[in-house]
Amino acid sequence: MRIAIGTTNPTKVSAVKEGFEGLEVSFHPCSVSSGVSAQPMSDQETIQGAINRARESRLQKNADIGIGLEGGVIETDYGLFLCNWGALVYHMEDSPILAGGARILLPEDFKEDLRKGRELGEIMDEFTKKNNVRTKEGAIGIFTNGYIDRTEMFTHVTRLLVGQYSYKN
Ligand SMILES: O=P(O)(O)OP(=O)(O)OP(=O)(O)OC[C@H]1O[C@@H](n2cnc3c(O)ncnc32)[C@H](O)[C@@H]1O
Ligand SMILES: [Mg+2]
Repeated sequence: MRIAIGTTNPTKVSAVKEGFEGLEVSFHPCSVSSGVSAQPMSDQETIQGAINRARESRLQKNADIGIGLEGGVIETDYGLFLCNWGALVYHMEDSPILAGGARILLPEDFKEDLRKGRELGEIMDEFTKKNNVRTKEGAIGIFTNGYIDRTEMFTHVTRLLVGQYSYKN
């Protein structure tokens, strides 16, 4: 089976490869548009981004399955949460399979920067004085002190997608 991945971010690509471990598949990462803002600010928008990535990558790569992974943030009464969503699309099935990832609180003062239109990736680099946190441990890796990094979190999301696909087929 051909698996298209709607990103070239190495963290997400590794996560998808790990998520499909043990299955006979080939992987085809490609850069696609998420079709939503660069920094999604709700579950709704983040889910839509994941679905768009999955659909577009499947078409672009003429694959059996398309996987889309998207990161966002949501404002709640308890603070600003990091949110993560995944979508799996396949032929003969209109509605995508969805799965959510882990959520943790982000520093409150990130809100103002995000409202100004800055992306979390950029804010994280400034906050940590590192380069490309988003393609490495991610915000989740930084704020859990490496206990759970972005690859592990998205691997879990991918396993949830693959497991649901397996249940249905
Ligand atoms: O190349 P793509 O696939 O777009 O990968 P990305 O890192 O930009 O990831 P998303 O578009 O899914 O994430 C939306 C925004 O949130 C940022 N983001 C999300 N989760 C993050 C994390 O764990 N660490 C750092 N930045 C994160 C990311 O950099 C973007 O600015
Ligand atoms: Mg992005």
